[in-house]
Amino acid sequence: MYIIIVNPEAGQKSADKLFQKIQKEPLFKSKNCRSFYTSYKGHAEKLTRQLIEIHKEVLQCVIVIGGDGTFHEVINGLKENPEFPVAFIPAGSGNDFSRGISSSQDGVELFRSIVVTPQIIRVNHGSYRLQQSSRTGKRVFANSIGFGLDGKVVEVANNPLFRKWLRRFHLSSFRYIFALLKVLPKYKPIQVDLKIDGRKLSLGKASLLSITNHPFYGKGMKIAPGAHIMSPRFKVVLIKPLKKWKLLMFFLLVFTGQHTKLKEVSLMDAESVEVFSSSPLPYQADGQHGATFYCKIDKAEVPLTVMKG
Ligand SMILES: Nc1ncnc2c1ncn2[C@@H]1O[C@H](COP(=O)(O)OP(=O)(O)OP(=O)(O)O)[C@@H](O)[C@H]1O
Repeated sequence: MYIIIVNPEAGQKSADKLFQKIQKEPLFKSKNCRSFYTSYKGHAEKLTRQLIEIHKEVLQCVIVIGGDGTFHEVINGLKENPEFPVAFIPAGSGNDFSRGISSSQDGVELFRSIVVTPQIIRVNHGSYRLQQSSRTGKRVFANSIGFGLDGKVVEVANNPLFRKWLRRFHLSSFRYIFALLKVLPKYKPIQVDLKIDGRKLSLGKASLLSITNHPFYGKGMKIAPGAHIMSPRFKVVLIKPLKKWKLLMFFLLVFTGQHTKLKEVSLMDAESVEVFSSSPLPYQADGQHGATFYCKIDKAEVPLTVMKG
């Protein structure tokens, strides 16, 4: 049996259109696939937790049809059963996880491969904890966690009114670019203190700090060239304050990975990162935003079992 979790809103409803095609595929019935639509933010996580408890013995894989945000929720729903196989059929607007695992197929073809001839990989994803003293409350992320500018950009990009406005003018594909242009004029660099593998770093101010499992970010920007999803270490990308025009240049260069040539950009390897801030720091994890004073990031204890095409 396979469980398929569909976010009908992902990718301006393209996830729903794709699911309609997959549902017509004879394998959908013969492989005993059961589907569930998400109805609100956080629903995919809740559904995954409940369905795994009920069907654990007969379930082969949880398949996600949606974007990175839906995948983020599903892998967090698997936290109690971290060895359980999961698959991602990209249908969102970003789909960076798909690039991160070098998936060569998509759509119905990918569905067929997952249920007939899956390739199984173990992915070293990340975990993060937002409160210094809390032992619980660990969450996981598939792509990256970022602080500063990208936290703010994602906050704007996720705003329902902003999304609605872009949809009305058929500009949803440029959601992050418009959000960046909106945030940039008023953006002030952040003051963060960092510990990398237990060593304190004095950084002063930074525009952006990103801890990534694989190179891709915000619809294929190659923010961390050299990062690999199977690696036990993260790439830490730190961007010192840049003049506004240089920041725009950065966003042009980042699609090819050439931004690392700018003197304000540095890349480090790390197994564990701690972030401290004296004021609420905007952050994003797989495109889900928030604000925090503290965050501890490690590789997850149990790698994610991913079925891909
Ligand atoms: N029925 C629903 N209505 C509105 N929002 C939903 C619904 N189901 C899930 N969501 C929320 O939609 C948000 C966006 O989903 P998702 O990230 O999968 O798609 P996307 O934004 O199009 O793609 P990407 O993250 O790859 O850019 C998630 O935060 C998720 O919690």
